[in-house]
Amino acid sequence: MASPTGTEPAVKIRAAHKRFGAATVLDGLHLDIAPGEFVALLGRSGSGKTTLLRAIGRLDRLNSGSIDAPLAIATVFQEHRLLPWKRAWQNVVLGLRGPDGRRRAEAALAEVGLADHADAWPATLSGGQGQRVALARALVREPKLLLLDEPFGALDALTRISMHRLVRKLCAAHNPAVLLVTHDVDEAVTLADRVLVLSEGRIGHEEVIHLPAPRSPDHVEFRAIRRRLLEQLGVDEAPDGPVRLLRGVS
Ligand SMILES: Nc1ncnc2c1ncn2[C@@H]1O[C@H](COP(=O)(O)OP(=O)(O)OP(=O)(O)O)[C@@H](O)[C@H]1O
Repeated sequence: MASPTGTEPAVKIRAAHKRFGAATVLDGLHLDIAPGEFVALLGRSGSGKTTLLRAIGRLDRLNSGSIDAPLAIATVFQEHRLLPWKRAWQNVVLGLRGPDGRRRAEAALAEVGLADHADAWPATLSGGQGQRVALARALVREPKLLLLDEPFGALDALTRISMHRLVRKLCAAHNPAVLLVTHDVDEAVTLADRVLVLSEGRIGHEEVIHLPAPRSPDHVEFRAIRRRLLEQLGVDEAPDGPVRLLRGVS
């Protein structure tokens, strides 16, 4: 599916096929993501979202088709994946060269609101704080593409809302292309420029979101988009509150 901006895409996927044994997971998928564009990917459990992210992140190979993606990719997962024997700041700049690691880490930690946690051990951080450090670690690398694999899935609702604000702020400042995998339909509509639904191995549906900021589920158009997405996902709308797709439903 073409990117709406007409510029050379940051990510260009053509006819992606991926099989595991006899099961076809990606079945001729096309996708462009423009530089700086924020794309959210929804899909039922087992539809291939993580498979697609892993292929884009060069963690796994396609059986056929092609993916052009930048070399500068950073990924944030559902768990923070910090090394427990390194302090927060050391985790942020792990593997980076240069003498001013501490200073760069502190600047990145300040950006995510953790200026005074530079020396903290990962085990002493809350879930939300751990994800903030993971975001700092991703952004200090100035990625052209940020892959977010359900980064807020394990957080409570209030923490998730503050993480949404933070991610919006960070993306405005650093402007990477973003691909967010989420089970949370409202999260997708709140954050993304474009929401895609993965089904039967392809992008089966697309919503371009033009809602003004701050986006709210109280907005009638927000609810209309949510309804269309849920219909595509084959999920009945909950009577109220944010709608998350249950893991294990396929
Ligand atoms: N390494 C693997 N070996 C065999 N099958 C796999 C492997 N990785 C994924 N699969 C299968 O591919 C399909 C897609 O898995 P994937 O994890 O991409 O789905 P998903 O949409 O991310 O699911 P969820 O929303 O539950 O995280 C599933 O049927 C899964 O069992």
